[in-house]
Amino acid sequence: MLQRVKPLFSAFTSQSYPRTFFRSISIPYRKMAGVPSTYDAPVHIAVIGGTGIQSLPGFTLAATLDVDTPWGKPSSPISILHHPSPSTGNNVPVAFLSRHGLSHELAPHEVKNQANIAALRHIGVRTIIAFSAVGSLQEEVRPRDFVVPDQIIDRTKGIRPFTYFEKGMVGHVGFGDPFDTKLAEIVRKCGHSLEGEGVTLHDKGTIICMEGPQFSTRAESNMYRSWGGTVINMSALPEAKLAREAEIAYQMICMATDYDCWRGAEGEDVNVEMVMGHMKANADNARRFVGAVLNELSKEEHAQQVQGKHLENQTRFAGSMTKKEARGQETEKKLQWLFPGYFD
Ligand SMILES: CSC[C@H]1O[C@H](OP(=O)(O)O)[C@H](O)[C@@H]1O
Ligand SMILES: Nc1ncnc2[nH]cnc12
Repeated sequence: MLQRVKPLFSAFTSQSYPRTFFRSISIPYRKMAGVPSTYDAPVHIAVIGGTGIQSLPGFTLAATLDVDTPWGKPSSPISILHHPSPSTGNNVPVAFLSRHGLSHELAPHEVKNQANIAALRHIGVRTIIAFSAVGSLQEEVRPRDFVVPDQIIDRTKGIRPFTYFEKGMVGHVGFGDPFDTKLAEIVRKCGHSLEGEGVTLHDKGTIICMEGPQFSTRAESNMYRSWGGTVINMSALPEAKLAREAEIAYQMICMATDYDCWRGAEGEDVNVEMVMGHMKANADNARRFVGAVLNELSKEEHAQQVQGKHLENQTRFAGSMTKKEARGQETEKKLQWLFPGYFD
């Protein structure tokens, strides 16, 4: 069923994005004449690009949405890209959002996680593929290898807003498996299909999500290894937690860019040049990986999964603990925007 998106935005959408936006950055999309600032159908799939992936080239740009949410504006405008489904030939809309902003101006602790996830849910997104540049904590995960992680250890410091349930609305969602297990299977299958073409994939792994923005000390890096950490980044949380609260199936694809600093004399410690160098050198593989996942997700057989049917209503129950009369009204209003009808 098609749904007009524009009226939904009206309460929180400011003016359309300035035309100069496209001149200030080089987005290699095939542009449609006069890129619209609204999109008239729900968009179920999103890609969040991280370090080194500020755009997804090769797709047709169908719209650029400047969404405003009760948690503020997202890290970047949301590009709606048309992805031609290889099975049906129909265009499947995919939302793309740049985690650190269009010019990498947001540090990990400044990323607009609440607004990002809220804006994506608001336009219909129920499946997110999130990309991240990570340090490797294990010898066998070499720079440029991909990892589809299945666990996260939280080493953020509580300074990032990490929940939609606060200030008079209490909610607790399960997070035992921080990634969506079915989505993970699809992503792994796609990654393996590219193996031998320059892609090496590790099927599992524990992400240590640290606060940053400074990299770890050697003692910390060794401690994370002793904890069983596979890779380290600064972005998995609270992104994954908020996606879970928002009933969005979420899977991160990690690309190793360095060996952090645990190898000591055996190797150079991580630095930004190293991260960006590997990211740039392997960007084609990263994009091919994402493209393969989008091809697969566009298939009719995954429609229920992509629309997050298995997650529907989880948060309605998880977030209904606080009695109506005791609720913080401001939070209640925000949550009603995010989950229309859930907390009436
Ligand atoms: C530039 S190195 C540290 C930076 O890279 C990763 O970013 P992202 O996860 O968005 O790809 C890491 O999490 C840090 O934010
Ligand atoms: N060594 C590292 N530590 C944290 N985040 C990273 N992103 C890429 N490499 C990293």
